[in-house]
Amino acid sequence: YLDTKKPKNYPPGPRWWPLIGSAIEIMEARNRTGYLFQATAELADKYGPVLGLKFGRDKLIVVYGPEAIREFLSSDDLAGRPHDEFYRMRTFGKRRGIILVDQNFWTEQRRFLLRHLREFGFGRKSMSSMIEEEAAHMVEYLKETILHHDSVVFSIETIFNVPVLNTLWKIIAGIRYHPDDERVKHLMAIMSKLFGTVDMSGALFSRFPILKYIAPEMSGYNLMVDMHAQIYEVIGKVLKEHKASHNPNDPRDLMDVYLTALKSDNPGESFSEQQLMAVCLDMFMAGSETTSNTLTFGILYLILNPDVQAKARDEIDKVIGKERRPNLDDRPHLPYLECVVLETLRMFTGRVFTVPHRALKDTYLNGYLIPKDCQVIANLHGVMMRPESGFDDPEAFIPERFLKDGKISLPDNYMPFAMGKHRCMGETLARANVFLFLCTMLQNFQFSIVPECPPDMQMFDGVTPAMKHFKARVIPRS
Ligand code: HEM
Repeated sequence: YLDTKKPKNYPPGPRWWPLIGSAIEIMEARNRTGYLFQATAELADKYGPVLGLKFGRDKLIVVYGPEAIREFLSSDDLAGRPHDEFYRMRTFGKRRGIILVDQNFWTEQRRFLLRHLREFGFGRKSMSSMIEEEAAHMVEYLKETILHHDSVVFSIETIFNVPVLNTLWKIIAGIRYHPDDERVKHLMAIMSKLFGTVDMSGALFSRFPILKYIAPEMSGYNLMVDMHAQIYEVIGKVLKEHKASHNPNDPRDLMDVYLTALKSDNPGESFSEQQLMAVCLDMFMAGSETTSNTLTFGILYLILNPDVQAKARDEIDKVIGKERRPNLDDRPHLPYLECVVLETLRMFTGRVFTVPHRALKDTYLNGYLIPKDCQVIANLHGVMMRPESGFDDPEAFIPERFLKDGKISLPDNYMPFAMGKHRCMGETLARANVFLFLCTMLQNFQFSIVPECPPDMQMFDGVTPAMKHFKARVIPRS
């Protein structure tokens, strides 16, 4: 605990103090810039692209800049996942006891999931119709709310939550919720609160375990326990129903396929009911907030850039018209809208960092020693949003930047879903969701700023820095 001595050739970074490690300089930079991702960018300017930090008892490396990030994400030695308190609880919850997810387990689970997700939703046809349906429900819901008015002001930061969650839950467990379902709204609210309390460097109670006992509320520990208890209750109930009605010859969703694998003669070492619940939880945490926040950002940039909104709408009117539902086959014919999606993902602050990785053994990155079990995260924001990123005028929303001679072309530094062994598993679904929801919204509504309440560009810092309250006027198109 009191060892503040850096290992030889550990990456440079702020001075380590007893107990608190590098916290002082980090906090100063965070207070100055407002966000952890900006603080680490500032410190990387000072110390270099591989930043050596220490919090409490844990060492943490932040990687910054395209070359170092590419080296990091391609490294097998750095492809572990953390097994500190925060991530262990994330996986199995307090009530279930703590079981570590072995690295080999994740490889097997990931392979299985990617293969079977395709059958229930990542295959283009089924994915398209499922999202189309959800987007149509959303249009209906908004139109009902607007009925008898010319327009209505909506709080945009929450309207996509339930429809996006539905696309995910349908694939996993065949469930969908009504947008006003109090239970799911409550669940999403707890998750947002939790994501605002912890950040990608982990929870405070992981770094300083004593906080679990002396400050369970402030450190986010109570929220964490509460959220896991509630999500596991929901998943546990659905699992019980699936087990009771399971027919291996008629799989309805991912949960059914997983149960079939579990009952097979040789399911693989990593398969268990607990692991299935963990997988559902991971999908919920990784897929719902990120996608709905991206859509919120999309609407934000469309109201801040009415010319972009008009251009995308014109393209939709020309290609699809106002009657037919958009589907994923329209994508190649709507290159401008596709560029709006790509630009939204580039500027989306919710994925400023990767999920933390862990060094599986002592290894080297950019010539520096990364000791075994050290956590490593990449600051993806810098790769796409800083002046040295290679994107012209990176702070401006310019969808055309991806169009070259009418064709979409992505620069090497474009990596909103990261790269390598842990590249996002939900990229296909996320991109399809953002595309079809935006397309359907623009086909049916016009969005504009509410002058008395313009968007506050400040965000909540946290795991996925998200917009503060943000309203838009929604006008149905005749
Ligand atoms: C716009 C939405 C999304 C963005 C920007 C995003 C971005 C990311 C990023 C940056 C990572 C970290 C990769 C790393 O640590 O190296 C990641 C991992 C992951 N994402 Fe997404 N994601 C999104 C939506 C989704 C969805 C919809 C799902 C679920 C189907 C999902 C499931 C996952 C999983 C399971 C991982 C961990 C992969 C692994 O460790 O092997 N994500 N995502």
